[in-house]
Amino acid sequence: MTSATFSSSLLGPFPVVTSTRHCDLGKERNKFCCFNEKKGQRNVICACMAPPTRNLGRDEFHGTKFTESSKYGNFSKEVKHENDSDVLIECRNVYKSFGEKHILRGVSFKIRHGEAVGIIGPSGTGKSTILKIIAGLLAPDKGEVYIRGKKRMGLIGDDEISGLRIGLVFQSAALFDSLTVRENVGFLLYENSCMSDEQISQLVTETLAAVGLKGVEERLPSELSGGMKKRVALARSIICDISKESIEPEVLLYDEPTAGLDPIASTVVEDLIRSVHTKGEDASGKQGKIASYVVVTHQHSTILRAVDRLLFLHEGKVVWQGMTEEFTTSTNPIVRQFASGNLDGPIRY
Ligand SMILES: Nc1ncnc2c1ncn2[C@@H]1O[C@H](COP(=O)(O)OP(=O)(O)OP(=O)(O)O)[C@@H](O)[C@H]1O
Repeated sequence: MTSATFSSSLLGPFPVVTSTRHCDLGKERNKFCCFNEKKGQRNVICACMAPPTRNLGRDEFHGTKFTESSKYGNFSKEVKHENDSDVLIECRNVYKSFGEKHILRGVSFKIRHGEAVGIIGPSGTGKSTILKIIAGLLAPDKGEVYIRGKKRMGLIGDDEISGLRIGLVFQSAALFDSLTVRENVGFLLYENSCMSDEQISQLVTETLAAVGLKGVEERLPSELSGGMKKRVALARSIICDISKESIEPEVLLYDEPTAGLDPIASTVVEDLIRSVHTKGEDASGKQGKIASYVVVTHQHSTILRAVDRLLFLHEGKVVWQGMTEEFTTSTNPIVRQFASGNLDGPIRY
């Protein structure tokens, strides 16, 4: 492999994968990736994983019922479920400040097995921040993140790696500029698996085909369009070590996956997000592993096409949640203003 430079511009330096097998990405990677020296292994902290609990089938996903209550009468919705056995991720009263800027001020929500959740809200309200906290790249100042019922302590660490994989697909695609598409997509496997280079290469080709890309394996990221880069990033997030006996389920976090794309390219990505979730199997035919996903987006088409349930973040809190179809019909003044783009209303710029 050649040396790697990393192109994440917005959301931080880590592609969300975890690596334990050393491969020669060159000195440049040290500038961008975080290493853990442990048990003689060199781990690139690019992903987060969490403790195993038990397997949950999609049949166990319970329906969602909403009841409205708030100071405006319909501001936030309380979600009622029969039990929490299907909760994969829970943020409980999470706070986060950057200096004097108090961004998150008590964010609470649950992501259940089988859910396709969108996080929306005005710019700067902390949507990307909450994704990074879930991914374990940022620690909350206060409050807790539970992964399959177990509290995560601070940032993601080696002790937590098993049971649930959490992948973050960056807005910028965050590909290594100096690695080929094949090396980018297979990065985790080259570093971390027992698979041969030939096996990885074959799997990369199959995974790229699954996201609609053929014959681009030897290209560099600079030779791809924005939409292709996003698809390569998606392929990198869904590829996994098929030599393992069992593959842990994964929750994928997408940060503005369709930002900057034309309407048709957006539709392609939106449908891919859906398909890798619902397809039920990976490129090798093993059982599906994308248990749930969370999409931060500003795009109406993405809201309508790629997610089922929405969380509306405003002034540091979840101020509304509901099913996608409730979004456009909601009488909530914040939601109405946001959906219509009206300058008048409770959201101030
Ligand atoms: N590492 C950081 N250091 C300082 N401030 C930060 C950091 N990360 C985020 N912020 C600030 O926190 C606020 C929330 O940022 P975040 O990216 O989470 O917002 P967002 O809701 O995703 O915005 P947008 O919709 O515009 O992408 C912004 O004011 C941002 O400048």
